[in-house]
Amino acid sequence: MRADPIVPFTPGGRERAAPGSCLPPRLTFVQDIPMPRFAANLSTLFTDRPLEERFKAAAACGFIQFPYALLPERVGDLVAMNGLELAVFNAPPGDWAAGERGLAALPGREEEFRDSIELALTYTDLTDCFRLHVMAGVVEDEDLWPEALDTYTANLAWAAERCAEEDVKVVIEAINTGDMPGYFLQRPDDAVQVLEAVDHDNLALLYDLYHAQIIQGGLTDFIETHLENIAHIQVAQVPGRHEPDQGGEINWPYLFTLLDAHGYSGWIGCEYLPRTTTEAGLRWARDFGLSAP
Ligand SMILES: O=C(O)C(=O)[C@H](O)CO
Ligand SMILES: [Mg+2]
Repeated sequence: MRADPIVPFTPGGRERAAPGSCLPPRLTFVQDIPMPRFAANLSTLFTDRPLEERFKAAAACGFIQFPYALLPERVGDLVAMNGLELAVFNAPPGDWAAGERGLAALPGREEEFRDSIELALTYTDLTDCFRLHVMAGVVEDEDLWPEALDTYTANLAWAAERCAEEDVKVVIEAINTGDMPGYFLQRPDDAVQVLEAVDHDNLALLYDLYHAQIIQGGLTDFIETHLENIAHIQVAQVPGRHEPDQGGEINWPYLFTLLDAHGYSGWIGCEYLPRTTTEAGLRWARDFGLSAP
């Protein structure tokens, strides 16, 4: 990763936590495992700039939700020009303005779902991105859930297979229904069941600690039980979905050290809503030895 001075999340040079400083007693500290790698979500951070300019602002932090406002070639150029690595983005979610939040669990939309994956793959190809979040969709009527579940698992099986051909891992994320009413995949434990039902090694979890804390809790147990199936992590403090700092109920030093101690080597996506400006809010990063401005 490059060490651009304006880059807030450069992991180089950070101090290791003292052995045992905030580790749970049952863990052994291992010196050689990498510290978490942080990635910036360009849909929630640097939003005072147009999308194209956020790439530069976040250089070397790569993470973006929906790049579809730009052509795939342009996204590829912006990623390359700014020396970024794109950690993950979402497949097209359907008609977002009309309230849609993904297509995968929507019966009757299978053809559109497959087209959306093909479109997403043109972006992953031109940006060298290897993870794609496939959103389930909103299914308000509980009577429709059995059919939605069948559709969801069949669509995910197809997507996992198709994306495997392009070396792109499909991830699914449980999202709390306070933030996204009616969202079909609500609890991390449900996501694990879906993973087991689909049973494809190209399907993994995106574990969003903000949603998980709100809807299920038990962050430590979940991480310790399911880390091998977690391909991406996202963070924001509860309540408020703000910076992962000390202003809320999640203990970040503990969790980051826990992930580190278990050898998590994936990205941690900073998907939060800055309390003021992105730059001012990056003070939290200094607490983790990162070069925040
Ligand atoms: O809402 C979230 O937490 C997400 O990560 C989705 O990808 C986009 O809304
Ligand atoms: Mg998320």
